[in-house]
Amino acid sequence: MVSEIDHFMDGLMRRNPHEPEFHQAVFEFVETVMPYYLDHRKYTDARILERMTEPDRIVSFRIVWEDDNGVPHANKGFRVQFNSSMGPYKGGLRFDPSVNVSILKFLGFEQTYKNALTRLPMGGGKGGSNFNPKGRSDREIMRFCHAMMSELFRHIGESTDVPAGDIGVGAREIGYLFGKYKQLSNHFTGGVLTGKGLSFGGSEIRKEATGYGVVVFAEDMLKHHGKTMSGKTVAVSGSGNVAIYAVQRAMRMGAKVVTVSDSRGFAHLPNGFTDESFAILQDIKENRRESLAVFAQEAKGVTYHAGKSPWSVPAQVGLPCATQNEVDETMARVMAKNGMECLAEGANMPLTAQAIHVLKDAGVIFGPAKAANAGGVGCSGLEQAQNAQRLLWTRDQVEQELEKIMRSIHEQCVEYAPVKNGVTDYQAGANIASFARVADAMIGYGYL
Ligand SMILES: NC(=O)C1=CN([C@@H]2O[C@H](COP(=O)(O)OP(=O)(O)OC[C@H]3O[C@@H](n4cnc5c(N)ncnc54)[C@H](O)[C@@H]3O)[C@@H](O)[C@H]2O)C=CC1
Ligand SMILES: O=C(O)CCC(=O)C(=O)O
Repeated sequence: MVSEIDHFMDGLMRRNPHEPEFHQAVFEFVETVMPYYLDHRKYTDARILERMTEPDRIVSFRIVWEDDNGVPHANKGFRVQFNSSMGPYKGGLRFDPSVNVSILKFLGFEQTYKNALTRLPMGGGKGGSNFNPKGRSDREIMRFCHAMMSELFRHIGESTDVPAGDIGVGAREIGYLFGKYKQLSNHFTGGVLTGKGLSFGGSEIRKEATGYGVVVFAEDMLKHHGKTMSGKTVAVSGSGNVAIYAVQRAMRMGAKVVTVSDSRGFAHLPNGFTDESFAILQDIKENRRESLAVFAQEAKGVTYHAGKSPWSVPAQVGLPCATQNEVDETMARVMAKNGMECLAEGANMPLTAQAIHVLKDAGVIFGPAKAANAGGVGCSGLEQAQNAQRLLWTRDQVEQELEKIMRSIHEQCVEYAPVKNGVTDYQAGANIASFARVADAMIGYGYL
C-alpha cells in the first residue's frame, strides 16, 4: 500500500512542482483513500485518482487598483475551477499576501470533496488575490473589489462558478463584488455570489454557519463516543468569521472557551468567555477591525501573549479556526499530553500530516476540515436555493436545514470510517465517502 501511495505521489509532485500545500492536501486524501481505490476496479480502470487531482482550469489575471493617494497598484488574481462533476464550481475567495497557485489548488481540491459531503449540487473551486487588505481604508477595499470583478465576471455565473468569502473576504467585500457584477452584467443574479447582505439576497445564518457547524460536528463526534461538549474546556485559534461563531456556539452548549488568537498572538481567558467579553470581541473584530491586543485591554480577565500560539493552554476540545498548517507535530504532542479528547478543524488544513498522525495515535477524536467546516458552504448552498426560489427563509428554517446537513455528513463519515481502539476514523470516513461520490459522477460522464 505504501508503495502505491508513494508511486502516486511521485507522479503528482513531478507534474505539479513547487506546490507544497497542494501536495499535502492530496497526500492526506490519497493516504486514506488508496485501499478503497485499489479494491474497486471501476475506479482503477478509469484512472480516476489521476483525473481528479488535475483541476478543470485555472484562470490568472492582473488587478490594477488605485490607493487613497492616487497611486496605482497591480495584484495577482486567480480562480481555480477544480471540479464541476457535482455542480457549478463553488468556493471562497481569499485576499491575503500569501495567496498563490499552490494554496488555491489545495483549497479547490479540498472544496470539491467537502461540497460533495453536503449532498448539494456544488462542484469545487477557490480563488483570490495576493492583495493585503490589512491597513487599507474602506474606499481602497471597494476599489480593489470593483477592479477584481472587472475581470472575474467573465468566468463566473450562477450555473458556472459561484464564489463566496474566505480569509480577508467577508460580507463587506462580497457586497462590493456583487455590486460590480450587477453593474457589468445588467442582471440581478443573486445566485452568482454567496455571503451577500440580507437586504440583497443573502441568507440568514450564513455569517454564523461555518463556526456553528464546526461545533455541531464536534458535539456529534463526542456524542458518538459517549461524551458531550457541555462542561468541556475549549481552545479556539483565530478570531475571524469562523472562530467568532465557533466561540459563540460552544458557549451556548455549556463549554468554557479559554482562547482566541490572531496572526500576532493569542488571548487567554482562564475563566472562559462571558457574554460581555464575547460582545467586546465581536465589536473589535467585526466593526472596529482592531487587534486582539486591544481586546485584552478592554475585556476583563484576559491576558495577551504576543508571538505565541494558543495550543499550550490545556483543553479537552481544540478548534483550530485560523489558517493552514497552524498546528505542527510538536504542538499536537503538547495537546495530546494536556488531555485533548477531540479536535475539529474549523480552518482548512490547519494540521500538518504529522500532527494528524500524532493526535490519532493518541486516541484523540479527529474531525477533518472537509467534514467539520462544511457548514459554511452548506449554508451557501441554501442561499443559492433561496435565490433560485426568490424567497428568504426564516432563521429557524435555515438553521434546521443546516443542522440536517451537518448530521448527514456525520452519518456518511461513520458509514465509511474504520474504527481503531474504539475511536472512529473520521478522516478516512470523510475522504472515502466523498471520493466515491465524486468518482461515480466522473465515471458517469465518460472519459472527460
Ligand atoms: N469563512 C468561511 O465561511 C469559511 C472559512 N474556512 C476557513 O477558515 C479559516 C478562517 O477563515 P475566516 O474566519 O473566514 O477568515 P477571517 O479573515 O475572518 O479570519 C482569519 C483569522 O485567522 C487569523 N490568521 C490569519 N493568518 C494567520 C496566521 N498566519 N497565523 C495565525 N492566525 C492567522 C486572522 O488573524 C483571523 O483571526 C480559513 O482556513 C478558511 O479557509 C473554512 C470554511 C468556510
Ligand atoms: O461558502 C462558500 O461557497 C465557500 C466556503 C469556503 O470557502 C470553504 O468552505 O472553505
